[in-house]
Formats: sequence, structure tokens, C-alpha cells
Amino acid sequence: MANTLLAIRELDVTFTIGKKQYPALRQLSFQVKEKERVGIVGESGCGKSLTSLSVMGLLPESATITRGEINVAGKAWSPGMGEEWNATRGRHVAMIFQDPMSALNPLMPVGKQIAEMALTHLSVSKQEAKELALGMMAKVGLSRINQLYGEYPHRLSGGMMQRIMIAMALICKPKLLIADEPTTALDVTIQAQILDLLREMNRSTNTAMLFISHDLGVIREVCERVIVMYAGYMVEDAPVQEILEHPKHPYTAALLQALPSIEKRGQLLYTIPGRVPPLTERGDGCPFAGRCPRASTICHTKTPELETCGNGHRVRCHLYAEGKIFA
Ligand SMILES: Nc1ncnc2c1ncn2[C@@H]1O[C@H](COP(=O)(O)OP(=O)(O)OP(=O)(O)O)[C@@H](O)[C@H]1O
Repeated sequence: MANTLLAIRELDVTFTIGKKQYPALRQLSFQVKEKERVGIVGESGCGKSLTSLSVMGLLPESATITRGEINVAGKAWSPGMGEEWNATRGRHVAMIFQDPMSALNPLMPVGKQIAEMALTHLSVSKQEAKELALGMMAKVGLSRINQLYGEYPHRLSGGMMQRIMIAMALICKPKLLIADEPTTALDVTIQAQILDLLREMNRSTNTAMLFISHDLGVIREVCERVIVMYAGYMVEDAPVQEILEHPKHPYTAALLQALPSIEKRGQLLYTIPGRVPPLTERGDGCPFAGRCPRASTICHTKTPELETCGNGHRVRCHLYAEGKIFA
């Protein structure tokens, strides 16, 4: 059985705005195993990025981890670790973002940026770093690599830049790659190529993946397991096929209903009425109660517990606890 690579337990992240504190992540608990591809899905504002930034140690200054545990490759985070955590995390976890242009240095040739990564983190000579960078550029499907090595970022298309970012992220052989909306800024055909590449890299390098997207359709293509987040809570966690066939949380069911499909061609696409409540408007009860067509009194007053339901499936919903979900 694969070992656990990332374990998040009962994590709370809180923003301090003025003199007030606002919880942004609540009781978040999940794991990523070695080589596993796990997706996090949810609408804008649900806490997907804060989850990845917590792991990376990159939370904004106004946000604090107020409770819980993050464990990477057997090493636990604790407050005040600073550089020590950066070293552990840096050795095992790399991240790619939605907009590769803003993550690349516009003044340095792209090949050199990949080589710099190897020079900084591996004990290699300049020549070896260049060779590793060229090898990685070929591996991520770039052509004319010798010429491309010396090109500046602005000369590259969005898809090529994202390939460069993936090469930079993987050159030091991290155990986990966090990809935060890596294809959202790309057009659809390029999107499909980058998703193929990420799957291929997961297979060929055994790097586990935490893939963040607001699009369940994309997660379905890439991941083996999916975590559904809503307003700072994980509301469902299950293998992808299980969640597609037997969604248990009304929010997950609504996300699935909103997915375009060939059968729905010509029909008006379903959208979930309402919006994710901002931090300042979150109260007691189930975070989804205000938009849930099946909410009852208890949903507005008591936060549901996370229930384990078999088949690797967990859900946070009073309907499940009351035996009203049979899906
Ligand atoms: N620097 C900040 N200051 C105050 N609130 C913030 C800050 N960054 C994020 N938030 C709030 O924290 C909550 C979670 O944000 P987060 O960026 O993790 O959401 P997300 O699910 O990744 O959304 P998106 O898909 O838009 O990136 C949101 O309500 C957001 O407004």
C-alpha cells in the first residue's frame, strides 16, 4: 500500500481583518498518498488556493494557521518553523500556478531559469544543470530545445510557458506537485495537451499531484480522487468514479448537474443559484444551507460532522447522518 505523502488534519486558517477574525478554512482533513492524483474542486472563494498556500508556507500575512497539523513526507509543520519548514517543503513539494508568465522571470532565458532551479537545489555543476534542464525540456514535450533554451518568456505561447513551469517544478524530483488551476488561462486544445502532460509526468516520474480547479470536468480527466470544498469546509471526499456515480452532498450533486455534456446539448446549462458567502457572512450551521434545496432547520444551526460512508467516501451533510441520502 502506498505511503501517505501529505496529511492535513483538522486545519483551521483564520484571517484577521481590522480587529476581527474570520475563519477561512475549517476542520480540513485529507491525505495524498505517494503517486496519487487528488483534485480539489469548488467555486471561487471556497478555500482551494488557501489550502495549497498553507502547505507551501505562502499564506498572506493576514492569515494564520490557528489549529491543526500539516505533515509532509513524515515531517510535521509547527508554528515558528519558518526556514526549517521551507527546507522540508522545498525538498518534497513544488507548485505551478494559473499564470506562468507572472511566475517566470521576464529578464532571464527560460532554459536558464530551469537550470538555476537545479543549480540551487541539487549539487550539480553549471554544465550538468544545463544538461538536466535540456533533458527536462524534452521530457515535457518542448521541441527545438537548444534554441528554446536561450529564449525569453515573452517569445513563448501560454502552453509553452506552462510546459517550462512544469519542467522547473519537476527538475528537482519533488514527491508532490501542487497545480493551482494550471490550465484555466489556456485555450481548450492547449488545455487538453497540458492535462495529458501532467498525467504522463505523474506516470513517468511517480510524482503525486494535488490538482486544484473550479471545473469538475477537468478534475474528472486528471484525478483519481476528488475533494469538494465549500466555504472553507471539505464537504465531500471520494474516488472520482464514486463521486460521479454516487454524489452524496447536494453541493457536489449541483456541481455535477452544472457540467456540460453531449446529452445536454441544446439545453440551457444549469447554474447553482446564489453565491458562496464571503468570509464576513459565514455563520453557524452547514456552509451550504443557504443554497441547498434540501436544507432543513438543523442545517441552519449545526455544522454537520464529517461522516465516513465506505468505498473511501466521506461527506459532511446532515442528510447523510439522518439516512436520507441513498445515492
Ligand atoms: N489576502 C486575503 N485577505 C482577505 N481574504 C482573503 C485573502 N485571500 C483569500 N481570502 C478569502 O479567503 C477565502 C478563500 O479564498 P481562496 O483564494 O482560497 O479561494 P479559492 O477557492 O481558491 O477561489 P479562486 O478559485 O477564486 O482562487 C475567500 O473568501 C477569499 O475572499
